[in-house]
Amino acid sequence: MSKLRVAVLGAKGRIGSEAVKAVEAAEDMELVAALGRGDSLESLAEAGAQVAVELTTPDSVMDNLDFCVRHGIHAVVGTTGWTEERLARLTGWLEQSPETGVLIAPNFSLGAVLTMKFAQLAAPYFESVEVVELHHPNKVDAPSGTAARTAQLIAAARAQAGLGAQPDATATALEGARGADVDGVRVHSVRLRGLLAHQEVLLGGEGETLTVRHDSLHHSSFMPGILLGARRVTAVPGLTFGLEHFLDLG
Ligand SMILES: NC(=O)C1=CN([C@@H]2O[C@H](COP(=O)(O)OP(=O)(O)OC[C@H]3O[C@@H](n4cnc5c(N)ncnc54)[C@H](OP(=O)(O)O)[C@@H]3O)[C@@H](O)[C@H]2O)C=CC1
Ligand SMILES: O=C(O)C1=N[C@H](C(=O)O)C[C@H](O)C1
Repeated sequence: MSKLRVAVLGAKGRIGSEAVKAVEAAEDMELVAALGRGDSLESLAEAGAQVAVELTTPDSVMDNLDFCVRHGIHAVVGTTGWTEERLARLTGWLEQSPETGVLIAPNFSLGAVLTMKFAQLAAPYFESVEVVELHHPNKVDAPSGTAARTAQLIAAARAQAGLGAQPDATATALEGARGADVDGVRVHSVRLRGLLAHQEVLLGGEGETLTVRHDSLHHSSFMPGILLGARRVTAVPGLTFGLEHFLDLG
């Protein structure tokens, strides 16, 4: 059987360099291109890439995806910075290339995907919920894409259950003390040397709290999700947001 022809964009970065090794080690894949900033995207087409693994930066991801979709190259995207406007633009491009698939995964690690699922499940049963994400200090964005997505899922689950605004009597606060407001859910970002990628979802009700915590201790935690995404995305045209759609989570 022929191998899946995979390219990595952002190949010299923290996660991209790990993805290069993972693709090289996968028996059913061939690494056909490994691009850094400034490298020509034309080499993707010349190398016959079927799937591009996009692990660059929020300022580069849209141009890269524009190129991939126009050339019918499927994409597995871990890069953050997704807004409604960006998603709408990408969806428009995909409509012009109806056989191409793009997976955007806010987090490729199984534990993080499950954290989001557990938070969504628990959200209707607790009056209060806040998200704390903790990352290495070289991370360029805050809050993390995972935390933003987690908060959106929690907010949707609360709304569906008919829950109103959370209790919070804060009358005065230093700016930032209560974190960012993502759809009515507070998100707090910690940047600390020694950490990689961690998240806690704190839920509180009368007389009890529930904490869901996930820790990515090494970039290897993201690799099974990236490889799974690359294997599956070629058969799923259009935009898929979230690795959970490629997993059988019940
Ligand atoms: N979804 C997930 O599970 C995960 C997502 N991420 C996300 O992935 C992204 C990258 O993270 P990280 O590896 O830590 O960041 P790094 O800064 O270490 O890596 C990004 C790399 O992309 C390169 N780059 C920038 N623009 C381009 C371009 N146009 N073409 C090719 N390469 C380019 C950068 O080059 P230069 O240094 O010259 O700018 C850099 O080498 C972030 O958005 C992060 O949040 C990270 C881990 C897991
Ligand atoms: O930059 C990182 O490191 C990570 N970025 C992603 C995010 O913003 O959620 C995924 C993971 O948290 C690691």
